[in-house]
Amino acid sequence: MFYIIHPSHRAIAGCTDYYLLSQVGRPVMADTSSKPRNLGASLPVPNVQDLAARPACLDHHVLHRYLRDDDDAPAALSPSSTNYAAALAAASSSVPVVDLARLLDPAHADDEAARLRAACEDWGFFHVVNHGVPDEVIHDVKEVIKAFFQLPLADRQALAQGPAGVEGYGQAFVVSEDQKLDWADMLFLYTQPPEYRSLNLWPSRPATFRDSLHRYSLAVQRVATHLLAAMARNLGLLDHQDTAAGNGNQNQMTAIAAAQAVRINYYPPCPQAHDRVLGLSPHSDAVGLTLLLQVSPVPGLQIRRGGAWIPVVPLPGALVANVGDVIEVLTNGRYKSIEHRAVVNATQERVSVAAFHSARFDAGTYGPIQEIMRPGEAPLYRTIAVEDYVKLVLSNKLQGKSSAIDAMKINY
Ligand SMILES: O=C(O)CCC(=O)C(=O)O
Ligand SMILES: [Fe+2]
Repeated sequence: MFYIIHPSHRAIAGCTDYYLLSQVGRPVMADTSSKPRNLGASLPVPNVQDLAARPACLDHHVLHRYLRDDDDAPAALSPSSTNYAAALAAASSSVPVVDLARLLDPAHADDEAARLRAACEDWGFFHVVNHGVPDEVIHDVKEVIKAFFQLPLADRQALAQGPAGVEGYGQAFVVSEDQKLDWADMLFLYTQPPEYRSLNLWPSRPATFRDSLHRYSLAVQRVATHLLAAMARNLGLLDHQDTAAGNGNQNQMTAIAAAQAVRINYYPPCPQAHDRVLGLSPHSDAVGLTLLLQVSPVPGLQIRRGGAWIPVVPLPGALVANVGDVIEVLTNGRYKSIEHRAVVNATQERVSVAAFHSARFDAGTYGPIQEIMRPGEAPLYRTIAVEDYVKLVLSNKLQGKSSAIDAMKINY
């Protein structure tokens, strides 16, 4: 789940714009900044880590807001369920693996590019191994994230999302009292380009948090750039001689590595009802390319495939990549943005870090890339300014929709 809308908390806290918060569903763009702002309101919800730590408070009344209907509950995948056979069949061919070192090595690049193409066309999800993010960068970012979630609640709450925003510590959009809640908290931060950062919402404890996240963010952005350049070559947008980092050679695919936000998801264990709550509701990512780091080896990510939910079991040392809605639009549907969700564990917490890549908010348009369209091929999606796409995503979120891509589809 990703919101590319930048909530300018300072402006909102300053109250000049506060009255606009009541206009839920009417996002307003800042005219003085290249960063879009989200002025839609999300309802306050309890801190889940805190709830989970105080089981005595978890009476039915509280838990009720998290309990899913049978069709949506993770238990729908239990061995006795009818979905189970379909899930097993779908999982039997497992999530593909792409080796970035091979992709960058001229001796193996063509083979690996073919694997990447198949992964994008058939799965929309793949593991990335040999991604080049140094071990110590991954180790450090994991450590500071674990340390952040061990801070007392009040210290974490000091970075709370403003009443109207998604950046900071809190939860995804909650638009109605009836909406089922996710069994998770998150810390959502803009990371690239550096001028998009709201450093006041970046933890200052542990003391190395900011530096570790900065180094991780840069290294992961490099992975995104390489993968997008390889996708661009597969689509015929770049020559094979062009180095993956693109020798300055930008195109609509590589441009979607320019902006990055991270969503750090914390899923507490739920011994009371782990098979009836969801850590993260089904959604597709509204961005270009997502790269996910699983901080602990506890599995939880599931993707919808063949009508069933199948698990993506973490591969040690790998990142999980997924095609977002924007890539589906740019490729006119050749690469699919797949719905996914996160389930929670009965006894163990789970932490993940999703790095979402997209174009700069003030840059160009999103729409099917002209150069890849075959003669006579009809565009399946509209072309709109990146800024308008951001508004569209926001207004869809405020209507409680899990994805904005339907609003981009052209109905012939
Ligand atoms: O925690 C996970 O595995 C999934 C996270 C995710 O899908 C997201 O943050 O958009
Ligand atoms: Fe996601």
